[in-house]
Amino acid sequence: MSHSFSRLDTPASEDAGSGIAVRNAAVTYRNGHTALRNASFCIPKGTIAALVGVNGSGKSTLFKAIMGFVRLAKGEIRVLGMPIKDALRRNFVAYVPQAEEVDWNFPVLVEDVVMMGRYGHMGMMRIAKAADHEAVAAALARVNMGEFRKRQIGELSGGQKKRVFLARALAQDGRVILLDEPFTGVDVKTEEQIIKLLRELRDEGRVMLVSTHNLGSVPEFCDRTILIKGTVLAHGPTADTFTQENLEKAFGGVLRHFVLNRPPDGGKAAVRVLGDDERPLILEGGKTVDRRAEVDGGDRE
Ligand SMILES: Nc1ncnc2c1ncn2[C@@H]1O[C@H](COP(=O)(O)OP(=O)(O)OP(=O)(O)O)[C@@H](O)[C@H]1O
Repeated sequence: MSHSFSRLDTPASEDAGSGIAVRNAAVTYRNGHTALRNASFCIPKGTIAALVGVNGSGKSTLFKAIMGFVRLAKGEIRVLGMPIKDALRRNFVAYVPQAEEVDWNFPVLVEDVVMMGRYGHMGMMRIAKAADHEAVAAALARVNMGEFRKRQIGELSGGQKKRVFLARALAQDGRVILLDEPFTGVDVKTEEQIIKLLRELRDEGRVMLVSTHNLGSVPEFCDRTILIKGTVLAHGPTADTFTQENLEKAFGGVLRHFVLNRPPDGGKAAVRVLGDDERPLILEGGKTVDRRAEVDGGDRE
């Protein structure tokens, strides 16, 4: 089948191994506000990368720039070794939106939402062929939403809606998938299903860029991390980037900050928990150790 999720072909180019490459990018909105300046990072293919930063740090702006919705004032973004315009034209970039961006009152069936992912593969008249219907069914099955295909999207739970939009990205056969807050309002079981799916997609050679406030889950499933605050503060393998020092730079006083096991002599604590939401992250000696923390009994700094 043409839409199969087998290993991906590689566009011929000198930097074809690159998934997303951003060089000195700047975005200035029409009101004159520069939301992103001098931003540079690159992620290879077959990667799950976290995009982490406080509210207003420029995560959505970066997504919009990769989607071609906002123009770069400076710099360059390349996707799969090609200019973004070419990657978008070839339907290589898929987007899974935040729930708030979608008008859920719009009467549309689950299967129609997923079929939208096929539009770029259809002709002008948007007439779905057998292969398009097969791609929609396969994508829905992959996120365990097949039985909901005739339901109105507005009737689904938050986690189910997320899975439908993931299915749309799968039906599109996006090689670069941007996920805006995929775990907000999602229960732990669905979060685990989504993470499992993202890992499979990574193993197929796709690139996922995931904006998230769930710091606790980042070391668990993201190979790379990009910390942003108006610019890229740090980027690279999560083990090197997701350090206490970098997180404090990115979040300042915004994080809840716990110190556990404070030594009796009042010296530096061995374990700290940082989080800007309900999920804990534990760092030991400035490095991540495990996400599941026993925060009970910890002193609040
Ligand atoms: N259309 C716009 N016009 C002008 N300024 C904007 C526009 N959209 C966003 N901004 C500003 O750009 C900055 C970055 O916003 P952006 O939406 O990229 O942040 P974010 O990191 O996605 O935040 P959040 O975590 O809240 O989603 C903010 O200061 C915001 O106010």
